Amino acid sequence: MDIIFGRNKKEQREPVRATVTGKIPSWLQGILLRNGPGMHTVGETRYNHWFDGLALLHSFTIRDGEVYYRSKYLRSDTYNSNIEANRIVVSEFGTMAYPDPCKNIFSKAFSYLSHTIPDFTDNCLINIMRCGEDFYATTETNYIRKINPQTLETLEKVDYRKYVAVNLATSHPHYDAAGNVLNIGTSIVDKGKTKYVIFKIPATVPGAGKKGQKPLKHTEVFCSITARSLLSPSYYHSFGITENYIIFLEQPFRMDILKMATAYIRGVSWASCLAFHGEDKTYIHIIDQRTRKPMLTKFYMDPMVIFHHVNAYEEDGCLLFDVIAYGDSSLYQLFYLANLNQNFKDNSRLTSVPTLKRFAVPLHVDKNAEVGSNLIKLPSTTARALKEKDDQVYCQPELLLEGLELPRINYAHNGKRYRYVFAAEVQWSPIPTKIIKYDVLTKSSLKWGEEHCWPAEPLFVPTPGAQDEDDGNSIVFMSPKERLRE
Ligand SMILES: CC1=C(/C=C/C(C)=C/C=C/C(C)=C/C=O)C(C)(C)CCC1
Ligand SMILES: [Fe+2]
Repeated sequence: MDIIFGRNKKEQREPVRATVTGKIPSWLQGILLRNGPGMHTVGETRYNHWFDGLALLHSFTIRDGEVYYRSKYLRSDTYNSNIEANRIVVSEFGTMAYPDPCKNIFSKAFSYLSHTIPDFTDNCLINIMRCGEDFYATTETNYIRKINPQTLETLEKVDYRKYVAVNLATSHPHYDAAGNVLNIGTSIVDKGKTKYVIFKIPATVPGAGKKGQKPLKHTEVFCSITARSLLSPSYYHSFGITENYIIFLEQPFRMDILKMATAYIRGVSWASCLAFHGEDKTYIHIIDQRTRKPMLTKFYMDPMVIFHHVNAYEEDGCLLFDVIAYGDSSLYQLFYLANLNQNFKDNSRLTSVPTLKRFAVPLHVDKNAEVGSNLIKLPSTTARALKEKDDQVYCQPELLLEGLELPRINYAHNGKRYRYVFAAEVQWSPIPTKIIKYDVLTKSSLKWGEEHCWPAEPLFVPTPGAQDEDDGNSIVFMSPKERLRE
């Protein structure tokens, strides 16, 4: 079998009209923006990991039942330096790279603070974030790149650190009804105190439109949480939100800062500085949005790895949150291109299946409750929260469904009671073949798949004026399977 994941894609700069089978509803109009790795080799050099590839932006313009597709590589500084040198000169998640010895573009690459934190990549390949009227390509470092959503042109490079002290930030921010952005990042070097910082970027600012009046300039710190281990903060990819609370899971999948500080000299990748500590716990931080303070009770759950929060909501004095959980960090291992391209079948088996789990946290813990008692009395879930001594509460999930990833919901229900999860079906292999609509109430699912089709993350678009949560359409970006099988 030939290369499956690691093939370089050509840009489609001029919009090309797609063949539409079936009928696209007339109300479905707009631009669907997608992002992801597109170039995996530069000159003779090759990235090691699928999450390293140079960002390729895609757009699907849907108008009057027709679809036009175009794509363009993000002209990040990383992209430009690599292309100019005709080799990979900027390090990514799974590939440590060294600048061209003749042109030391990284002479200032290392800034010495309390630890050595190298300058990270601006290869923003993971997601697209909307910030007021602006769109940004994002990754998980301190850099985001503004893009033109119409032309996919790359615009300015924004360093989060100019506005808020974070070295890393998620690619999955939340948005409130007014479009304000809420995100979380990790501050590694701020006076030696490693902390998680929740920050808010307003959708609009006074004098918007005037030169220099950017929402980002008005970024404010919402709350910060000191990391349990200053030298090994948790890695996280998303977080949860309800009407009044924020849920942050400090999982035992951690980054070793000392290892990161010496990675460059040792010639190892950032990925090698991340490790899952199966002997540890996952701490649940609940932040009250009204007081901007974390709850004092120490909630925890078993060690696990969570990339995607699905949704969360409040019900009768409890906070419920649904996540896709793994028993280990094998997902990252699996996306090494060497694993994906050789003996694909043997190498691409996840050692733990992504599972939709529901957790329940009591918002008021009765100090006098008996040790060992279950504090969750909700008839709607079997999730438990067991009172322990020293104000600790151990949360055990309800297992909802196995074998799904890339979850999306009708975002109008974000933080509120909801019924439907739209996701890609993945069992032991990372290649999804179907999309699922899962009903968390009846616990039943509907599946859709077609031969020779490989779906990406499904996005739910509600019908204008919809009453029902599932009144709308799911849009999925498909790759013909033959391309994968060549
Ligand atoms: C470059 C870089 C990083 C990149 C992480 C990436 C690119 C993660 C992608 C995750 C995805 C796509 C998860 C899906 O579930 C780190 C480790 C944050 C920190 C060091 C520098
Ligand atoms: Fe994600």
